[in-house]
Amino acid sequence: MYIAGQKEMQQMDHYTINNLGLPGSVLMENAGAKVVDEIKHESPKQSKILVLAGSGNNGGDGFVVARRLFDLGYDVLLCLMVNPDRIKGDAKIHFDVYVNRKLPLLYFSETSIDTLTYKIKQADVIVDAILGTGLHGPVRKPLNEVISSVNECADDKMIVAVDIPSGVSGDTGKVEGEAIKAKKTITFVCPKKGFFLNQGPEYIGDWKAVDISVPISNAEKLELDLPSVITKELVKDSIPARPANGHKGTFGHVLVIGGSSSFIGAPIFTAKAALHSGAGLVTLAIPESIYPIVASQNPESLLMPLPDDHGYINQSAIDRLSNQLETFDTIAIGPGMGRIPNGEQWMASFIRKLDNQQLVVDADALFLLRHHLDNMGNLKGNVVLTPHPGEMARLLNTNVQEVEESRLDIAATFAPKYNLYLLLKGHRSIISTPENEIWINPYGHDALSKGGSGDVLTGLVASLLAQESKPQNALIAATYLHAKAGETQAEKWSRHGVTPWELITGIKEEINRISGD
Ligand SMILES: NC(=O)C1=CN([C@@H]2O[C@H](COP(=O)(O)OP(=O)(O)OC[C@H]3O[C@@H](n4cnc5c(N)ncnc54)[C@H](OP(=O)(O)O)[C@@H]3O)[C@@H](O)[C@H]2O)[C@@H](O)CC1
Ligand SMILES: Nc1ncnc2c1ncn2[C@@H]1O[C@H](COP(=O)(O)OP(=O)(O)O)[C@@H](O)[C@H]1O
Ligand SMILES: [K+]
Repeated sequence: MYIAGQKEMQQMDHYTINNLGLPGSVLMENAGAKVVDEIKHESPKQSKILVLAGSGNNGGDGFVVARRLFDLGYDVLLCLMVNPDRIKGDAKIHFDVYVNRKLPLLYFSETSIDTLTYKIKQADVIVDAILGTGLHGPVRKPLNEVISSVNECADDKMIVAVDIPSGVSGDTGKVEGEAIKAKKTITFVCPKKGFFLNQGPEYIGDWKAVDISVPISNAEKLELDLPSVITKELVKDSIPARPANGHKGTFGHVLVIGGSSSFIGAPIFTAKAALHSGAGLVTLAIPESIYPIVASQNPESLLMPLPDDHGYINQSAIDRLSNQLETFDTIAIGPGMGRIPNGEQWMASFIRKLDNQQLVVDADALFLLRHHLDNMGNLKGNVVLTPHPGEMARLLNTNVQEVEESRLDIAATFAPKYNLYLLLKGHRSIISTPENEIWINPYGHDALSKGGSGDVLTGLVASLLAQESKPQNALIAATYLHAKAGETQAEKWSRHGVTPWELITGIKEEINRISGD
């Protein structure tokens, strides 16, 4: 499923209207009808419904919603937020129908914010059709006051946003002033970029994209380069096939390089996640001083103790590793490794030893790699970087806030620039490829916000790569499985209680679920 911004939505709408010949007023009728379909499933017939409509086409959708809800027998009131002479085009057609039918209508210009607040309090359902993708700048007075009134009374109400919550930018997800905190957003054609960026996720509630007869194939006709959202169906096709007559060699050999005296658990989580998600063999290369603990915790992996300096992997570990590197399909480097002494030099030597192994770089290995990015695209094997926003900021020599504000642009630029695959982690993780394909993961929540979650993800990515997934497929599947595991394990153990161990269990349950569907 594609994700579009404001301009791309306009282009797709215009193409439907001008090239395919379907009038905008029909699209608006379809849009309103689809919103009503959703509301009627969730709202009993006696519900009081207040529809707040603005001056643009989003308001136009609101007129259709109010009329159709009235015809279904709901107790509906439409409140027009602007002067009626500002309504134009398709919205005017539907406004006139509403007025001609003498349906319940309140003009905000003829009432006060107190009266409207009273109506807001009385309603069971509030439909937000104030502003859609045409928003520019912070919501102006008095609409901002109405929005804050709605948010203040929201606790016991269903707040349904039409297309996008008013005040949220469809392009960036930024909220510059007030914005509706929706419980549900019914969006047209495809989700908007802003759903997954900046503050957007805090405002959209549950979202659903509905068809309004704007064909999604318009995106291809218009040669729009749109990101996609990760869906279960996509993941199903991304999980590597598993021939019943396979043997451990069939399913790849993952090498995990990491660990230090302060971070013993991290490489263990990575190795376990790789094994529990189907890798045939996993070797764990760790500093020899932590070997006994790692060995006792991890009998299912092969172990490679590496020469050690005060609890960190040391320079001569390169020789020990390079004798055996050809054995491995995929190498995950970084979890728990720490800032090893002379680490940058170590990293440069390590990269020179690689042949066609695929490489997943995480945690402190990203830090050590930051001055060698230009070389990564020349490696024979695929390279995947999995930074969290802090690590991304260090790679770009910037700060976390700047990364978070421009996640999508950063992902889109970085992967093609360095000819590698990027998984920019966070509340809505973004995957980008050297060919500038982009996917956003809509799943996962704070159950994953715990040390070790990322280590598990690294192991899962490496495992799927070793099982011969294409890198983008491995990243799509891993990101989804990891996030869904967080969600389903939180149902059992609470969002507070999920640890990397539960995540690993959750991932294999998720693989089972998705393979069985
Ligand atoms: N295109 C189609 O065929 C279809 C489109 N559809 C629907 O159209 C929506 C997009 O419609 P749109 O482009 O008319 O913009 P919309 O979001 O209604 O807002 C524009 C109005 O808001 C105002 N305004 C802006 N910023 C403001 C601010 N900060 N504070 C206060 N006011 C502000 C602005 O006023 P201005 O600032 O220009 O004076 C203007 O009056 C889309 O989300 C979907 O719901 C569906 O019906 C399917 C078919
Ligand atoms: N609130 C959240 N919503 C969704 N995903 C989250 C959230 N918090 C953390 N995550 C995910 O958890 C993982 C944390 O990774 P990272 O910060 O590298 O952890 P660590 O280095 O401790 O293992 C990432 O995949 C990230 O996307
Ligand atoms: K809206």
